[in-house]
Amino acid sequence: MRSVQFFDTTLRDGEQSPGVNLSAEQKVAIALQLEKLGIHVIEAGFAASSQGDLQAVKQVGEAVKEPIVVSLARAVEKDIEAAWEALKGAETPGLHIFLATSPIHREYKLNMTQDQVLERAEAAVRYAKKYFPHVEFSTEDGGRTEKDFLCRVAERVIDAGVDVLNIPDTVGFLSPQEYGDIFRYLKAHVRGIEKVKLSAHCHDDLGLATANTLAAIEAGVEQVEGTINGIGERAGNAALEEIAMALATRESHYQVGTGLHLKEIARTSRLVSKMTGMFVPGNKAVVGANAFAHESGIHQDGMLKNAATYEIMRPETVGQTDTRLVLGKHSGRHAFRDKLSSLGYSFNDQQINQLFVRFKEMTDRKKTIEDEDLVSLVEERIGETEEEVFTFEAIQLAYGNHSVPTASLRLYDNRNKRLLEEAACGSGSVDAIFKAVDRVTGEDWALTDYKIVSVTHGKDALGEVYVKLQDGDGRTVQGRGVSTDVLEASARAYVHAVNRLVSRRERNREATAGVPVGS
Ligand SMILES: CC(=O)SCCNC(=O)CCNC(=O)[C@H](O)C(C)(C)COP(=O)(O)OP(=O)(O)OC[C@H]1O[C@@H](n2cnc3c(N)ncnc32)[C@H](O)[C@@H]1OP(=O)(O)O
Ligand SMILES: CC(C)C(=O)C(=O)O
Repeated sequence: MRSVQFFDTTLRDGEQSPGVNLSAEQKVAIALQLEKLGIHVIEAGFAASSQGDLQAVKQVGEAVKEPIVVSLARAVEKDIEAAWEALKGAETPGLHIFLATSPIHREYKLNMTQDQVLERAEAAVRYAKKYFPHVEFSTEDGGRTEKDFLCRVAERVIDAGVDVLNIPDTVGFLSPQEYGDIFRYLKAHVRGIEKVKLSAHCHDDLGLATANTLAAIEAGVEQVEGTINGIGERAGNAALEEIAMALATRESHYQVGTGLHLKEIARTSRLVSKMTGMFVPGNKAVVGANAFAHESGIHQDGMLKNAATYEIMRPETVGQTDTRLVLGKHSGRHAFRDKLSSLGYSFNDQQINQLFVRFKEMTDRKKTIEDEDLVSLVEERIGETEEEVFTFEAIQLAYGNHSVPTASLRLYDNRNKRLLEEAACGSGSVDAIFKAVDRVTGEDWALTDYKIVSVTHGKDALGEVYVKLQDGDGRTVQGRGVSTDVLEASARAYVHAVNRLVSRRERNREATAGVPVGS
């Protein structure tokens, strides 16, 4: 199997993302992590751009041992000298010279003829080779350069002794087919092309950077360039983690090895995100928070039966924490039961069905369902030995600061199998609700305590209501209700307590009736 080497430019092209400015210490920290990932070439910066960057490139060059460390340089002697100043003490110094070759760049930016470009390119490589053992040359905007002229530039820098020839799609303009064709063309037409490594460098202006890089690999390049998390100028560069995982996941298709330590991908991504302040979108391939998260019931069911149904790679391969089955409005019973069992609860089918109805009601009102929400929901029913005499069905409230609060309530009477409806007014909404329950149940229960607690945070947090009720015989029970709405939670708590009182009272009566008189 042939291998492709990875050239990381997070510290140079990645740093060209607007708003990103890495200190020398940050560059060193990222470079050391890139070394752990197994990156072969690290572009540490552009030494001629400032004294600060020269120092940063120098520190990276001294810190890493294995990868080649390069600085970018224009095709001018003073840039090459600045790069040498930075890297002369490095273990493995390298230089990356670039010069634009496309008609638009030649005419408007450089104001150079084709011949001047050829001469400058050759002279720069010859000058660089006096200092650096490893020199790469990039034909900036090579993707929009006339193919024949590109071949002439290639021959001139090869003759000058360049080691790597990079053809960048600087403005992310080409299709994968077109980009691959450039390398096929160079291989077929450039004298001495076998002496150099060909390299691909893609930008993501049309969202094609990864696809184009893979097309270049299929066309035979031996080096690919990009950044971690795909950061970079404008829409960014090709994301190295995507290319690495495409090659690893589709190994039988590409037949290319990378030698990267894939388990370091997630850690590298987090470090780059933290140090650059560029957040990784949740849906970002490979490293996004949702890359291994499954929300919908049918997917979750498939995942529980066999992860390969919906995951083409495992999160642990890239050092991501485990697959997440996110419970939400699209989840089904399989994932719901699995989540409850991971929280330590086990229920029979009937209980799961009842809890699932409550769970779905919750998902209609709450965006994210946290573990605490589920625990709260489940514990509403847990340890429940009393029969559910009345099931809470619905509540409607009328409230205004100039009118009397009114509650209409619907309960289901499980013993007589019928719906019961009542309305009542109160001094406040909670009072109206409780009075409505009293009416439906036909008793006047004494409320001795009432408490509201918030289960989770945020505006859609679950409210938990606790009530204490006493019946005429002095029997006291506690009731608990949970909902995103505290008034509904109050109704549920009150009905819960009523159920307990009614069933306990009846159990007591039955027990007393069974005891012989005088005993
Ligand atoms: C595709 C890429 O990502 S290329 C890398 C882009 N990165 C950067 O530009 C970041 C670092 N850059 C800088 O700090 C500054 O631009 C510097 C220090 C390099 C140069 O600054 P200045 O001397 O003020 O020049 P400025 O940036 O305004 O203009 C660039 C000059 O370099 C010339 N130039 C551009 N590319 C090259 C090249 N590859 N080789 C030789 N000259 C070049 C331009 O034609 C222009 O020359 P002019 O002044 O004769 O018109
Ligand atoms: C310097 C070169 C390789 C570059 O960044 C580009 O062309 O995008």
